[in-house]
Order: sequence, then C-alpha cells, then structure tokens
Amino acid sequence: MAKPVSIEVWNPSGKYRVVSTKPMPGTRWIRLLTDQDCRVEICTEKKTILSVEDILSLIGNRCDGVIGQLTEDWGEVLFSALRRAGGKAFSNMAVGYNNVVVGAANKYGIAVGNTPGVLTETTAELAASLSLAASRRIVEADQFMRAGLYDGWLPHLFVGNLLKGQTVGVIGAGRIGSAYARMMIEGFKMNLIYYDLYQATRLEKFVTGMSLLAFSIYNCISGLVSSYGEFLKANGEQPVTWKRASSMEDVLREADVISLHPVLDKTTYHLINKERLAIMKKEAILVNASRGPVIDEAALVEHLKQNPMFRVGLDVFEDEPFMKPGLADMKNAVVVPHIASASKWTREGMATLAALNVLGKIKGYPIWSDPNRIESFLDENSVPPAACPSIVNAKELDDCITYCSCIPQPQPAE
Ligand SMILES: NC(=O)c1ccc[n+]([C@@H]2O[C@H](COP(=O)([O-])OP(=O)(O)OC[C@H]3O[C@@H](n4cnc5c(N)ncnc54)[C@H](O)[C@@H]3O)[C@@H](O)[C@H]2O)c1
Ligand SMILES: O=C(O)[C@H](O)CO
Repeated sequence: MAKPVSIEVWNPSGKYRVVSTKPMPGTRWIRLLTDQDCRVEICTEKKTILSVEDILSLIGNRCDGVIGQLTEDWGEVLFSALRRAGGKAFSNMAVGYNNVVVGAANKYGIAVGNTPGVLTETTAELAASLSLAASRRIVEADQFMRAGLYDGWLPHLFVGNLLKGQTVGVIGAGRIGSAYARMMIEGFKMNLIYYDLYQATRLEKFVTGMSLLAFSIYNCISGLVSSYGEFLKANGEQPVTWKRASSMEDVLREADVISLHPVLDKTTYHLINKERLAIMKKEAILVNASRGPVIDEAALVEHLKQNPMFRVGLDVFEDEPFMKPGLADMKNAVVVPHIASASKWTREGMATLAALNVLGKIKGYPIWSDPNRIESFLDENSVPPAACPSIVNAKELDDCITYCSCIPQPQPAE
C-alpha cells in the first residue's frame, strides 16, 4: 500500500482528475485546466525527487492525466497504473523525455507530451552564459574577489580566451543548438562548425541569409564589396565562416568552444569520452546544457586535472543531483544546477504546454502539426487552440494531427 502524499486541490468538483507531481510556475496552466472541468491536484510534498511509489499514490484509482517532471521514472509501472486508473495522457514539463520509456506508454495507449520551443532561447542563452563564464574565468575571479585576494591590477590576472574570430562547435544542431550557434556567430563573430545527423538547413540559411542581407545593405550603400566576408573585412574584421562537419571528431579537433545539444539516447550516451576529450584543443571550452550522461563525467574530471587550461561549463550532470568525485574541486569547471530553462516566461510556458498536452488528450483534441511553432498556445490574452501542442508518440498511437490553426476553440465548462 503506497504512502499518501500531500496535495493541494483546485476545482474539487471538476469532472476530470489531473495530477501534477510538482507545483509549477504561474497560474495560467491551472486556470486552463479548471476552465475545462478538470479537478487539479498538485503534489506539495517537500522532497525534491518523487519515487515511483509516491507517484503511484498520486495516481490512485482514478486519474485522467498526469503532468510530471524529468526527475521521475516513467516506465512500465507508472504507465500501467495510469491506464488502470483510466488515464489517457502524461506530459513531462520538459522538452527532453529520456526519463520516459515511450514503448511502455505505447503499450498502455498513454500519450506522452513534452514542451519544445518555449525553452529554446532561454536554454541557448544559458549555454552562451556558460561559454562566456568559462572562457573569461568569471566564477574563479568572483571567488577571488570575495576572498579579499585582489590587491591590484596585474598583466596576468585571470587571463582567459577571446571568443571573437574563434570557432564555435555545436554538436546537435536542433532547436537549441541552432539558437546557440546564432547567438555565438552574431554576438561574437565566431566561425561555426557543427555536427548533427541531419542538415541544419534553417541554421545554414540564417548564416547565409544574414551574410546576404548584410552584403546587400552594404552593397547598396557603398557599391564596394562582393561578399559578406569582404563586408566584414572592409570593416576591419575577420570574415565569418561555417561548415557542417562529416564527423563529430572534426568538430572536436577544430573548435575552440564546443557546446553539446543533442537528445540523450543510446547514440549520445558518453558521446564525449576519454578518447574524444584527448583530441580536443588543450585550451578548448566545453559546454553541456543537454543531459549529463552525454559526457563521461569521470573521464572529464581526469581531463580537467591533466589540462588546467581546458575549461568546462556544465548545467547537467551524469548522476544528478550529484557530481562525480573531484569535479567540485576543479577551478576550470563552472557548474550550475540544471537551470538552463529557468526564466519566468519559459517556465510558465512549459507548465502551460504540459497542461495543454494532458487537457487535449482528455478532450480528444488533435495533435498540433508543428511542435516548433507553439506561440499560439502561449499568448496569455487569447484562448489556446483546441489541440495538444506536442505529443511524442502521436504516430504510434495513431493520433489525428491537425494541419490547420483555424480549428474550433474550446468552450468553457458549463
Ligand atoms: N539543461 C536544460 O535545462 C535543458 C533545457 C532544454 C533542453 N535540454 C536538452 O536539450 C535537448 C535538445 O533539445 P532541442 O529542443 O534542441 O531538441 P531537438 O530535437 O530540436 O535537437 C536535438 C538535435 O540532436 C540531434 N542528434 C540526435 N542524435 C544525435 C547524435 N548521435 N549526434 C549528433 N546529433 C544528434 C538531432 O538530430 C537534433 O537535431 C533535449 O532533448 C534536452 O535533453 C536541456
Ligand atoms: O529537457 C528540458 O526541458 C530541461 O532539461 C528542463 O528545462
């Protein structure tokens, strides 16, 4: 018998029972559910990571849908329990869903939602912040100041790396990887090399498009230049270049700053290991805001010890919430606790998308056709479309996909 967990209830007489395993930012997500006849139960247990038993207790005997977190183990046990309770949907409040065994959800006919798009720029900004913090040794310097060690300007004090004109490498150039690449190219005039299983057409177009736009504007004004490279040169700057690498090793060898943005799956587990660290430049910067196990963290600690000029910026860790022994002592590592998507707007938007995934399945709405264009769900001043923003197993469940945004709007509950 599972131990009861504490909850807070909204709209107790609601027809559909929706459980959220954590309080989530904002109140719009609660309103969207209660307006559609849902009773919302929010787990208020103090402990950070809920066990499978805790969640079983939350699901109980009758539950229409659950909004959960990336720290939870969603597999056979929970999906079978949710099915028995009459549930239709689970949504992670996250874009990554490596904590979910999608095959088990398919087996029990449960839809699995995630929250793409709303966190793209916020996560890319954190990766950019880590790139800067690591390259300019900001955390080390801050600690030095607070320790009262600063006794005057020195030519060698906290010398780091200049980004301008260096090469940024992106591994996994999807939504976040591409947004990060654009920030580093535009912000610091870095050259780009990327590796992905697929061509990042939008990113390539952006770089080329930017070049052409700048080129045409400059050309109109001066009539002097024939390429973006020349445009930059004419301004006394190095031209920006980009290329798609045919192997990940090419990125590791060539780039000065490398940021990891792939999904975590069998192909990306320990993508960065001892051998691959060894081929990186001795003074390279490595950033990870994807998932911890993409890096063999024990090998990374050894590499940091052997190569004091090699620096990392980490938002995620192999055994969260823990760090591998030795990492916390490394001055050449900047570490933050999985906060890449932590801006108010983004977290409230993630809660909204997760709630709408669950609500949409309960109401029998179709699936939104393009999870990269979810803005219409986030506009606080309008009723969101009657669709599930992003269901990762829609195909497996034979769900109906909507290709039109002009679909009927949901009506308030009577
Ligand atoms: N730290 C955080 O708080 C945080 C926030 C958001 C997302 N994330 C992580 O970032 C990941 C990416 O999010 P996204 O929205 O950009 O997803 P996305 O699907 O748009 O991009 C992932 C990219 O990884 C590529 N990829 C897959 N396998 C690969 C491989 N073996 N080698 C190279 N590339 C490979 C894919 O082709 C895709 O382009 C999420 O799955 C999540 O785990 C972390
Ligand atoms: O996958 C995700 O969405 C993050 O890790 C949390 O924002």
